[in-house]
Amino acid sequence: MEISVEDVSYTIFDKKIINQVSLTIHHGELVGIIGPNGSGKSTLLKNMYRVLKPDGGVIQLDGRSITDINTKEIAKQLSVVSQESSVAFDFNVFEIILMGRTPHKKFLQPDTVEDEHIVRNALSQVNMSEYIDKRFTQLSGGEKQRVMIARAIAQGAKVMILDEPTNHLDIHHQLQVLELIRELQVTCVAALHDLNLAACYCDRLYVLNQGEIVASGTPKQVLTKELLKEVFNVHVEIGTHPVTKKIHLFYHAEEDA
Ligand SMILES: Nc1ncnc2c1ncn2[C@@H]1O[C@H](COP(=O)(O)OP(=O)(O)OP(=O)(O)O)[C@@H](O)[C@H]1O
Repeated sequence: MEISVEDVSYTIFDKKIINQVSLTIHHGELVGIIGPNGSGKSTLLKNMYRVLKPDGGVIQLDGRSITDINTKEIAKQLSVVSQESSVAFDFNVFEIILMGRTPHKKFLQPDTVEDEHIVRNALSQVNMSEYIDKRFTQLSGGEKQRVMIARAIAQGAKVMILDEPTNHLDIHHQLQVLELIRELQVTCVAALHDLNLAACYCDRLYVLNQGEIVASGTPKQVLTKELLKEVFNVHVEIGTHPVTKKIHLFYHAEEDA
């Protein structure tokens, strides 16, 4: 499944937060959205998962505008892991992940053995099996993040939208989550701050600056010294990771150069 954004703009209080953004994430791709704080990454993603309504442009799933698809159908096709993973009630981990199965059910249809199997399997994929009965509100930030990823997996959607999925995670779990997302082979768009992780795991990147896409392409094409200075205001040397052979950024203060 493909998700595309065409000429999307979004304004808050007369300020254009997103300005005529266009991008496409093809079937099975993992695409990173990178950009400095406040560049509009979360706002763009919120438009893509329909929490915000763009004031111009169109967002399509496989060529169908998301405004023409009903909420249940959208929930089957699209899962979201956002930075705000608060829940209204004190559910346990099992119940939270089970909610991911809701779009696949008819009204009041009871949970099945298969649902339970899917939930347990998703939990084990994020290394959280022993947390199944724990209260969600009592988990650490990183544990909550992994539960929300498990819920997205249990949802079985073909498109995943992740807003800073590695936020809160220790380095082991950052790598584990991105490996897992790769293995799932879903169409995935993720806002990422860690540019080396983005370079390692993403097929392509879009760079957002002040609400506009200023560069796109493979990590190697996009992450140039010039762009990093201009957009992120950092000095960088660009090398190759000795194991992954992906490009690797070495940041430094200007006076070190
Ligand atoms: N509800 C709101 N009201 C007013 N301004 C907002 C609102 N939401 C976002 N903004 C502004 O829009 C801009 C983009 O915010 P957004 O959260 O999309 O950026 P971001 O790239 O995700 O940032 P970060 O990397 O810090 O998470 C910021 O200047 C922010 O202050």
